[in-house]
Amino acid sequence: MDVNERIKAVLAEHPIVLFMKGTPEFPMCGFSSRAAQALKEANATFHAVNVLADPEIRAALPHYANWPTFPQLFIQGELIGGCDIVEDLKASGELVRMALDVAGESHA
Ligand SMILES: N[C@@H](CCC(=O)N[C@@H](CS)C(=O)NCC(=O)O)C(=O)O
Repeated sequence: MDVNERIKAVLAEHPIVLFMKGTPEFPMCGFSSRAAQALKEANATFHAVNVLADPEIRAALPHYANWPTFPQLFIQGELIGGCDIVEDLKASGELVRMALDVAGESHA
């Protein structure tokens, strides 16, 4: 499986994916740490990919997503953005709504 197929497979398998440096438990970059924290605070169930442990994905994802930096958040296979956008979505309440949508829960 080539690297783009591996990226697609991860996105197909997990509705919310954070490509980050390090892990949510041991983030290796402040931006990645902040994005993971915002997702946790939004009660989002997410899959994290440590790009430092996968140099192939680290090199390919910026081209795949047309987004130059990490972290990168994808929901339902679509790029949402990096740390700044994730924090903005958290602050507005939108991230909670998106996580509930993915979980199929009502939030009327
Ligand atoms: N403003 C960006 C900050 C992210 C950023 O600048 N990340 C850097 C440092 S971790 C990066 O990914 N550089 C390219 C690389 O290391 O491959 C965001 O909102 O995510």
